[in-house]
Amino acid sequence: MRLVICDTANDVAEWAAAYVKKRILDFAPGPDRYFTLGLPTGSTPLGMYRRLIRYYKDGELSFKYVKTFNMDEYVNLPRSHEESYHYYMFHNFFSHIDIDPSNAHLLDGNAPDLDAECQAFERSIREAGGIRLFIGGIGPDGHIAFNEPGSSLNSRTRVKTLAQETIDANSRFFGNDKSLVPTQALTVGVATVMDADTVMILVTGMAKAFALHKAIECGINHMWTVSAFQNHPQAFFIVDDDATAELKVKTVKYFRGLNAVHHQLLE
Ligand SMILES: N[C@@H]1[C@@H](O)[C@H](O)[C@@H](COP(=O)(O)O)O[C@@H]1O
Repeated sequence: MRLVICDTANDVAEWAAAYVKKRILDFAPGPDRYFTLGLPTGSTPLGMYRRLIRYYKDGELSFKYVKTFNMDEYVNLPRSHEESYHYYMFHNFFSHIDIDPSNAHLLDGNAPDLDAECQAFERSIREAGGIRLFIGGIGPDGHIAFNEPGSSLNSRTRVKTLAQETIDANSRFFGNDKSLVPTQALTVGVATVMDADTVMILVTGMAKAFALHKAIECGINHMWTVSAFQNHPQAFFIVDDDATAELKVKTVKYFRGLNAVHHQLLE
């Protein structure tokens, strides 16, 4: 595992976007060779999306031959709802870049058969040749996508009922009215993300500090599903200084000392 410690949330966004750009450019995608990217929503990745849009607008990066797969979506929230992850992705990213919308895969939380929808999503990831780079965020309870505490670490895409902590955390997007937050979501499983060649998890702010400690300094545990990535051969956590508040000084010193090595990954 790599832990890249940046000073600020803005530096996390810059680092993550530079890494995505490098991976896509190094891959040299084309009509017979699509780069596959797993994507998150939430407030954490917004800066990264803004930077990627800037790369596109400056002619430094194209998404023409990129296929994306989003991690999750609420159940029973219309696509046009401003808090649906469909809306988020088109509003904050896809509408501003040259991706073909048919290559932007999102789970449909309004599908008549939700189980079939989840199976079809797994199938389309397989048909695309798997995911090269899966980017994720975490909840304060250490969930990845919507894999709430207690989710199987071997889980695949499925319907999940949200934990109260997630409903509380996400109510800020629904006018602080918890009753308006959907209670279920479709989510990729922990194993779906584990299958990706590289996993990059963005963690910013003090509210995620305890989850980061559980993720990297304690054992693998299904109550903190992001800890599963200790077993991934190429997992990165890109974090800001605030997110390290619950880590041991020794851990922080060691990984800060590796920053120059990590920087080479962007060159
Ligand atoms: N399902 C999403 C997660 O995929 C995301 O990582 C998390 C954190 O969001 P934020 O970045 O806004 O803290 O929110 C939701 O629960």
